Amino acid sequence: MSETPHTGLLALNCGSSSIKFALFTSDFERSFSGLVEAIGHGQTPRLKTSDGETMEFDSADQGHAEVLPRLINDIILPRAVAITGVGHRIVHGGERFSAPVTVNPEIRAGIAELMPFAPGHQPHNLAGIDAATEALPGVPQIACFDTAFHANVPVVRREMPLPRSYAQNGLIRYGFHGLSYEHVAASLAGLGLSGKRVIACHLGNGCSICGMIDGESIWTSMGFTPLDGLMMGQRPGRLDPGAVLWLAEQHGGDLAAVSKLLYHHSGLSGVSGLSGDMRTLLASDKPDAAFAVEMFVDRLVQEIGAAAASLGGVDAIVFSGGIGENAAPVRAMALQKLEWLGFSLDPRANDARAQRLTTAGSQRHAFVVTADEERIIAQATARLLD
Ligand SMILES: Nc1ncnc2c1ncn2[C@@H]1O[C@H](COP(=O)(O)OP(=O)(O)O)[C@@H](O)[C@H]1O
Ligand SMILES: CC(=O)OP(=O)(O)O
Ligand SMILES: [Mg+2]
Repeated sequence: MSETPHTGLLALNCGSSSIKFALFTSDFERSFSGLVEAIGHGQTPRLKTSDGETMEFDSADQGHAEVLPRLINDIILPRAVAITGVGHRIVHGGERFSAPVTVNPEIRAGIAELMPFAPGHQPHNLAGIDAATEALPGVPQIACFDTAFHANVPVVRREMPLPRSYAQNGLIRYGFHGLSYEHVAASLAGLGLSGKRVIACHLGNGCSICGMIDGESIWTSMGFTPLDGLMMGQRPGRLDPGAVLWLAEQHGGDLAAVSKLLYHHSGLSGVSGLSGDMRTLLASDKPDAAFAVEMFVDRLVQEIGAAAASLGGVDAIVFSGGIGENAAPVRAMALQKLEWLGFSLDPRANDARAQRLTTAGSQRHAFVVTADEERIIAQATARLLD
């Protein structure tokens, strides 16, 4: 454990299978941070902190709601004094929330109402609010929404080809991973990409793509729920809606069973029959593991094509998230398939995880930006506390 207690803001990022957390000083220095990964999906959650502590939680059945109080009380609070605000990633903001807000019981209820539209995330986000409220009574809790970044996507892309009355009732494409994309957008000037057409690929356990012009979202691969778009760790991504209807019939109308299949047993995990974890698949010599990775890359390249068409061309690609930052073979396979779009892979830069992955002579460039949803959450929290 580090010697000095840390003051300031706490950011909690509860994802589908992980909890990322960070304490920030008032000038947004990350003073202590960490990650609990492998939550749910029958695994034993593991903690890693920035000061080198590692820990396994007790048993395989520990979900976010069980992990969070222990994480806050035993790991974070002993390192912290005077936390002035806690910021939370909330995956679904629906039509109501398009900017960060301070949580009160009525706002909490509004967030809870959106549970059916992100059942693999929203309960974990609420568990974060509840655990932090309990551990830090009286400290403001700020909700920051993944959907907010996409609020200005053109309406012709926000709506779906259904009778428009459905859109009026909220059945639109919201898009997610917005806090990560906001951080990518803030990094573009440093990469010389101000004003450019950028395809940002957030490849974590959940995966999506955002097409941006000058840092504004104008297209995204996720839709009404975080099931759409790319193939993910446990989710299939884009599917023929007829397949979903057929599955519902096959399960005798048991929609909970179909939901479980689509949110927890599909994607890399379902296809490989081995794991939803890209590290495990890349290390495996099983043919089904290689097949799942091949399908992941194929889907990625298809959606990049859709993003490029929506942007009217592309100037750069940015990779982020656990896979985007670390899975060099996945980036290499994708960029090789995108040579026709003007991306010329530099294999050494890619293997070394350099910031730029393409050769000096490449017509267009690809970059890695480390995801930092926590920083965006801390900055929004500070703004609301002011
Ligand atoms: N060194 C690595 N090589 C390949 N994949 C990795 C590596 N490190 C992390 N990943 C993958 O990143 C994914 C998790 O991404 P992350 O962004 O941490 O998830 P979350 O969406 O839960 O925040 C997993 O598939 C994991 O296997
Ligand atoms: C929206 C989403 O898929 O989030 P995560 O990457 O945390 O699963
Ligand atoms: Mg993520």
